[in-house]
Amino acid sequence: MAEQNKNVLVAGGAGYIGSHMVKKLLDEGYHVVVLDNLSTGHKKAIDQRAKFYEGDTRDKAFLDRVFQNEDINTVIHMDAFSIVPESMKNPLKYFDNNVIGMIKLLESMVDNHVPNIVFSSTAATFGNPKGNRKITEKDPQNPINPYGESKLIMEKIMKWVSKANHLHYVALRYFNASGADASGKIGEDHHPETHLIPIVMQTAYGQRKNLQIFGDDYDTPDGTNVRDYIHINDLADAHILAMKYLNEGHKSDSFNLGSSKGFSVKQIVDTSRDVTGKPIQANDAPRRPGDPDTLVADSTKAKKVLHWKPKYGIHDIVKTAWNWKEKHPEGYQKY
Ligand SMILES: NC(=O)c1ccc[n+]([C@@H]2O[C@H](COP(=O)([O-])OP(=O)(O)OC[C@H]3O[C@@H](n4cnc5c(N)ncnc54)[C@H](O)[C@@H]3O)[C@@H](O)[C@H]2O)c1
Ligand SMILES: O=c1ccn([C@@H]2O[C@H](COP(=O)(O)OP(=O)(O)O[C@H]3O[C@H](CO)[C@H](O)[C@H](O)[C@H]3O)[C@@H](O)[C@H]2O)c(=O)[nH]1
Repeated sequence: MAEQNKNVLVAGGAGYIGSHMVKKLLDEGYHVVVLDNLSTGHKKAIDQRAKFYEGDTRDKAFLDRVFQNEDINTVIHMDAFSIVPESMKNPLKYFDNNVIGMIKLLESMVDNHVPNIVFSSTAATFGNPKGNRKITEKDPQNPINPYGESKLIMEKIMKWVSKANHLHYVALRYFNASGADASGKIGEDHHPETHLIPIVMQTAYGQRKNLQIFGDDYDTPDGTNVRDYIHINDLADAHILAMKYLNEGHKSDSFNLGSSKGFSVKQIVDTSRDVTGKPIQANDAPRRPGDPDTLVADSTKAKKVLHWKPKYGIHDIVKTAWNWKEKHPEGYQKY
């Protein structure tokens, strides 16, 4: 790959997935610039080898400065708000940050002739698919929460801007990003934490007395929601393949990224009991608004077209999340 093609901007590089993306890119010899407003991310999560610009994606003048200082070939657009229940309570927060951020970023990319974008989209754009089939890229996208809607709008904006300009994209629709780097140096740390696996880890570690299982009357085998948990380093690999795909001149496209295996909330708790050796108290609680019954990916297209090979299974995911918890029980706070 030409040297210039190795210049990457990770927008949201101080976040959970972004920090893993940055480390992987640097380990593979890319030149990495990070942009983040630290609204949910952590400065300490950013690899020291990367160059960091603190600022907001909705600030076009700031973006122009970054692109004028740095010769960027690909933007990995991970900065967004992404908590389903919060988006149900405060939809405008999501449309403002996510949609305006996308518009400003694309404006600045076009003005500064940055050719490629790899966008973090989500399974939440598919809503609550009927039946228990795995979700392919051809499935209808009908979001049932404002977060998913904001990401679908972002996908559509990106598609139209790409058609009208010299701009190429890959949209990667992740299912449930989870686990941590095996080094134990970076991991998931949100305040408040809402994601299932880190909450299960907090319970195993004794930081919570119990966790709540939100709903046991869904249309799933044990009544609890089924999700497809995919290790963040497998996601990071997919981005590197997507960048190569774009640099080889292939057409803009979208891909679903998951393990293609579904696990219920109860199965995640059971697996975590096995891995940690801790009892992990889980209580039944009412449904959480905005949750679809089942989301499981069909990732055949990413495997075929991008040559993506996810390596981690659910045990590795829980093991690496537990390793991060044991090494940094307070996350980045007492790092
Ligand atoms: N976590 C998942 O399971 C999951 C699944 C599918 C898609 N995604 C998407 O992946 C991306 C990363 O998710 P994450 O779990 O790492 O979230 P995160 O909150 O840990 O990371 C997001 C980062 O973006 C930054 N940010 C947010 N708004 C910004 C703005 N306006 N300007 C500059 N920086 C801003 C935050 O400070 C943070 O560092 C998001 O776009 C999310 O929608 C996540
Ligand atoms: O304390 C908890 C936390 C979660 N859950 C359940 O666990 C499942 C997973 O919930 P998470 O909050 O961990 O993740 P979501 O499925 O809501 O959403 C995640 O995955 C989506 C893609 O599938 C999105 O992209 C989103 O950004 C990301 O947060 C859900 O059924 C939820 O109801 C519980 O039962 N108890």
